[in-house]
Amino acid sequence: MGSVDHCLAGVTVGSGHNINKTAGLNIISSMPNLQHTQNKIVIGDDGYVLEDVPHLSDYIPNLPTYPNPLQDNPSYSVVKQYFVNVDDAVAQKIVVHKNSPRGKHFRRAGPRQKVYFEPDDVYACIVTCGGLCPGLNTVTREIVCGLYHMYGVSRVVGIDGGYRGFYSKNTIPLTPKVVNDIHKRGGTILGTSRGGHVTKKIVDSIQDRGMNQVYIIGGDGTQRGAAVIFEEIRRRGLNVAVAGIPKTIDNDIPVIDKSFGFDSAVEEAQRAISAAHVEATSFENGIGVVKLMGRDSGFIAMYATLASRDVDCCLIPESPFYLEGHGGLFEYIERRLKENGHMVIVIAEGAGQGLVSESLKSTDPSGNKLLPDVGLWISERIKEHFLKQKKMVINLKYIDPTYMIRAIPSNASDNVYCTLLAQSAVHGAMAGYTGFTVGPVNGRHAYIPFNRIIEKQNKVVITDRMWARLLSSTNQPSFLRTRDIIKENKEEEPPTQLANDSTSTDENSVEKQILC
Ligand SMILES: Nc1ncnc2c1ncn2[C@@H]1O[C@H](COP(=O)(O)OP(=O)(O)OP(=O)(O)O)[C@@H](O)[C@H]1O
Ligand SMILES: O=P(O)(O)OC[C@H]1O[C@](O)(CO)[C@@H](O)[C@@H]1O
Ligand SMILES: [Mg+2]
Repeated sequence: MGSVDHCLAGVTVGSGHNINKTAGLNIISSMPNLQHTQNKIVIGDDGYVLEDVPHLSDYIPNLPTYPNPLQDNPSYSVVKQYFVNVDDAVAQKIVVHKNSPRGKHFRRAGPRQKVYFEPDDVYACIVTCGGLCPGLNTVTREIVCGLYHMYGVSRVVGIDGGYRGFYSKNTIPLTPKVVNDIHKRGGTILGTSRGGHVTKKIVDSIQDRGMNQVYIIGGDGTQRGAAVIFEEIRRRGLNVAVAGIPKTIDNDIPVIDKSFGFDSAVEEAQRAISAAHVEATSFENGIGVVKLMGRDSGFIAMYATLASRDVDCCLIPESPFYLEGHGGLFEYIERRLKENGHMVIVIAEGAGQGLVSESLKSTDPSGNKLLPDVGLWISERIKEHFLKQKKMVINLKYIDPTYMIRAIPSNASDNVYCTLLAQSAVHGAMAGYTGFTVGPVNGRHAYIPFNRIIEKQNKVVITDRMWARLLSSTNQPSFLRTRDIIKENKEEEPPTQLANDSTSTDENSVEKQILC
């Protein structure tokens, strides 16, 4: 197979579709949906597709290149094949069938032999946006240290308080010394915020300050903001690399295996579940209710439940439930109390919103819907049903640890993960890639175009095996009434991933809709 590196001659990026044949590959550039986003798609043999990321040389001609300083770095120069091959790509789909097409791929992350920035010319900035998440400081630390120790870049600053800090605050100087200990702290030393994304002001600030590498750490909203910043930078023809690092405690970013901080949060959630279990087992008909984060995706609740084994019922936004009648929650609670004398319920903050009559009908400054407290609501409904209507003794304790699980420092494995993410982002920007989000796809770090990250949210697929594992672990009802199940479309391919199928990015997963 021929080279699929960004520097292939003859790639035309523009409106409509342009197909060029180079070394047996079709390179298609398209801008189908988004007004400005131009997708770089390379098609090879046997159904091979590379969804490539933009490169500075796509819109700035004759950019000089330099040997990667890592080749003289004593720690790295001994590594065989340290530099990523120009052809290396990461497959999105790893479970394949005989004769099935090779499918979609992303450019593999990692250091390249040539870089597009002289270390002395680099002026990098880092911004953290959206809600908190364990590991934010670790990523910040490792971008600073990666730039400094691997590439000899010493001009790095932090943007104070999220996107609005670009145009309303002074920058925060960052050196390896300044960031040395920050990974041991929760939160973000740079500050964060919601709202305040004014593209023109942000890019003016980047341009006026002469910044040429922008590292943007944040969730789906942040990555949308990063995509807009990248488009404006490209429109102005600036030699500025924009790298996104996905952050979300909800694990709702698609394509990547998992977001950083998620494991730490699940681990911390165990403490709340254990407390709920202790309370529940110590009183007659004790019920412990724990509310966990997860606005639209129930991953934290699902994994915390699976990890704990103390949970009798897990309620998530993707799986509608009902309270009264046959197969409903009240019936299940009564049965469980009779069997065990206690029970623990975990509920994600976005679960059952259709049942909660009170609606706040307001949004946060980023436009995210504000949700009424479903934990409180369900606790009241359970008490009303059993204490008042059934005159049954119950002792319900409601625990809301939502902010506690995201304010902690990252655990050991998240720290390693954050380090790899940061280094992958640094390698990509130094190599001149831009307009990308970095993340692991089937265990290998890859550069993923923004449009793939922002086009949809990652959700628990309740017809996948992971949710089935949960149901069989808790023994809770599925809350699916026969009439609610839409028959599976036989023509659609079944899900192909097994172990991590619920977090999978498998586009062929059959996401069956449940009628309510
Ligand atoms: N469509 C968009 N275009 C430009 N900027 C956006 C867009 N959506 C969100 N942003 C900006 O991104 C920042 C973070 O967004 P948001 O508050 O939704 O958090 P997030 O990045 O999704 O993280 P999380 O949901 O995990 O807390 C905000 O400053 C917001 O203004
Ligand atoms: O109260 P805040 O800071 O807006 O954040 C709450 C939201 O942030 C998240 O943790 C996502 O980062 C959601 O789970 C939650 O709904
Ligand atoms: Mg978000």
